[in-house]
Amino acid sequence: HVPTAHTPEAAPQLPGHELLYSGKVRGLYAPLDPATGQRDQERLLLVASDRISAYDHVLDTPIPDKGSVLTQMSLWWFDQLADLAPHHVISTDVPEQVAGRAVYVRRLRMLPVECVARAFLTGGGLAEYAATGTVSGVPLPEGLVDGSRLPEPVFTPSTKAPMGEHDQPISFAEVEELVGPRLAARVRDLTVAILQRGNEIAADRGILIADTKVEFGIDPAQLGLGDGADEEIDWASVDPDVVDVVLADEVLTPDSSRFWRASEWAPGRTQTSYDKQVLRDWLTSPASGWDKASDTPPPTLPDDVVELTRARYVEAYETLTGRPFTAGTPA
Ligand SMILES: CCOC(=O)Cn1cc(-c2ncnc(N)c2C#N)cn1
Repeated sequence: HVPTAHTPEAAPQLPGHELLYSGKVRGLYAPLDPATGQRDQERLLLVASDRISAYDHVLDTPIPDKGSVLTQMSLWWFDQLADLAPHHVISTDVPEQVAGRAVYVRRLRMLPVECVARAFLTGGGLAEYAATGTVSGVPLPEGLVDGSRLPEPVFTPSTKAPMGEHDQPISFAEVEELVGPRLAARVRDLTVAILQRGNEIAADRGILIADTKVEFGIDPAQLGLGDGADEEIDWASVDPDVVDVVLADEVLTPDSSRFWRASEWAPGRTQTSYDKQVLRDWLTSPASGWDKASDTPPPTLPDDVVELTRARYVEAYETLTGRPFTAGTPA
């Protein structure tokens, strides 16, 4: 199997589609009506590239099949979580250039909140805890260390920073100001429940999900908006018991979450990343000749690092889902 690497500049041109947003490793497109050339107002195409980021850099070496593995994993999670929340996926019948690594999704109005939950304390949450004894305003027990399991998952939301900037942590009170108390409570409860469920399932497969970021949206029609409308939404007026709060974006992937091997978990030190440790170790080893403190881009990856990293993504998918990974074809 000679994997082909999809190395778009994060987002390739796609016939019949217009690129709307290009993230570090993904792109969001609007399908164009072949007759009129107008954008389809009800669907979007969410495309995952084979690119990988590390230390805030997007590497110039793609990981073959990464986009496909993460897309398939997200689709699997949407099914596992269907009793907790409806999702935005319409179809995996996508253009052959992006087969297996793209999905048509319902076009929603997205809530302006990055919904993060943490089941284990590390990274930015640990830093905040070390300074304040709390995370996102939530008091935590004393004596927690890097990698400590939290008594229960904590909602630690962020703002949606402009492209390329870091999301800023915000308190629950600020989420209430952004989207009103009812939607704030609903997305908090859903985000925590999703991570809780994710860890229940992953634990049986020897995987710990330390934290995750999800995004929610609402169907414009349920907001009384036309499809094309993009006027300001008064989120506080939305009743989550009346509308559907839809789980969108990607869910519980190694790009949106921290995956750790349960067998390697040891609170008190940095945990090894299930998917990115091989990459990180090489980048920070003399072999790479790279200094992550310099603002120079990381070097091209050697073939063995690429293949080992690809194998980690495939292993994570097959371990979690119990299904063999088949490149390029939707599960
Ligand atoms: C470049 C990649 O960035 C993103 O996918 C983040 N994002 C998602 C949307 C979105 N917007 C309307 N409807 C949706 N179903 C979605 C989704 N998913 C916008 N940005």
